[in-house]
Amino acid sequence: MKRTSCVTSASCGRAWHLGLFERSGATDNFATEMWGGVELTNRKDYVPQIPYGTRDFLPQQAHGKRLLEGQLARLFTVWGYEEVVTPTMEYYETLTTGAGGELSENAFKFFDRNNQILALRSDMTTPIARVAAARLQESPMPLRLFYLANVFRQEQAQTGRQCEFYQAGVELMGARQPAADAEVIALAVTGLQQAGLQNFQIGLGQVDFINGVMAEFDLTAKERLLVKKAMLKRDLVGLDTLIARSGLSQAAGEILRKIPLMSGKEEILDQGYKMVKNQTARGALENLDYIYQQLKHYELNENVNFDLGIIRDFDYYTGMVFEGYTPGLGFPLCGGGRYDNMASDFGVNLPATGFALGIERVMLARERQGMAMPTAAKDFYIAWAENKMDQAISEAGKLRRAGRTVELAMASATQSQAQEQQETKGYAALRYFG
Ligand SMILES: N[C@@H](Cc1c[nH]c[nH+]1)C(=O)O
Repeated sequence: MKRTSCVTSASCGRAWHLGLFERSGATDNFATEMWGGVELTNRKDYVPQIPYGTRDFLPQQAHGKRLLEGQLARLFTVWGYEEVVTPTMEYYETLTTGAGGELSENAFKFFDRNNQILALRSDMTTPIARVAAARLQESPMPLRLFYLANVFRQEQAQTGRQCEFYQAGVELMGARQPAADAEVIALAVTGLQQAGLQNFQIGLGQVDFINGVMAEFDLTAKERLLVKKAMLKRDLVGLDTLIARSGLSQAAGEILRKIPLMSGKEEILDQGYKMVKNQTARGALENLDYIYQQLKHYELNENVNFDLGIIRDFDYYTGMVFEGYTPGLGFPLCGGGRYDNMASDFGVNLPATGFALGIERVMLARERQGMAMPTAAKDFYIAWAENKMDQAISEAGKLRRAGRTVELAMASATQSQAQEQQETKGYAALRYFG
């Protein structure tokens, strides 16, 4: 039904109506209705829009989101991570310093009163690196930080990919060891498992593998960038065209064509060693091997595959990179990697690794895997006859203190009306004071 409604008793509700009135210049579009003793005012033909790429979470979805976030927050906490909260907006310069590239280009930008350029955070890794560099340098290292936050990027919106979206993530800072990389991957896998996902895989790559391979070839900086972009999009046709145009030897072209297809278990590392002589690329394979062996100790390697063609779409990665996928969802559930240089852009040497998981994406994947959206408990509906509200209030108090979910009727009702209200609202039981 195309209409909006709100409760007229709230002062903001009145202001809202006034806004509508001023806009429409007419009052006869309003209709007043009574529901459960509450007056509702509707304007029948007006549907206020929300900005492109944003969404509302209705009660059930908001409940599911809250549960998932709570579960992840608990998980991160028991792994020794501490929550940080940063502003929704940052100086644009902070974002360009940390993330640079497309991430800051895609940011929503605006001005403050002093004409400073601000931006809605387009990533949480940069604000966390800023906080770590500016405020937490004296803390014992390594830092283990986590966040639950909304992030904003101007891009083409689609299901599971909005311009405003929610992330749960961790950053492990001040640790150069590959053991730190293994820990964050293990945490990502555990998070997806605890979210109830049945069927997902982590693809694990290393930016130095591709960088090392390309360093051996006679490619211009622009060609290298284009090759990476084609690999990022898994655009094999585009990659072919680039290779043909670049004048690379046949052997070199074959290697580049093969990289996006190199995914699988440990045999992929053997293939990699056979394929390349370059020390940087071989170092990347050793690094991946070490991380994978550690994941075996976590007993979480089953869900992890090597995928040497993974290129994440941010410039800041300097080592291992990973993405989590599940069938039926055309974009990653989570992603992350090592980024050793970001904090030094803020003046501090703090090698780091981390990941973020897309809350809406995990919710969508759960739904597509047939898991029911969790519903909030609705224990008691309490209704009352004329002059009996006092007793109803005190009963509601008792039940609520005992942890039960209780809704208290706002107007008197007969027992049969009360029963109907209880059923319509989906409460398990009715307490009626007559
Ligand atoms: N910020 C990255 C994830 C990440 C966290 N740490 C390292 N990488 C993202 O939004 O995908």
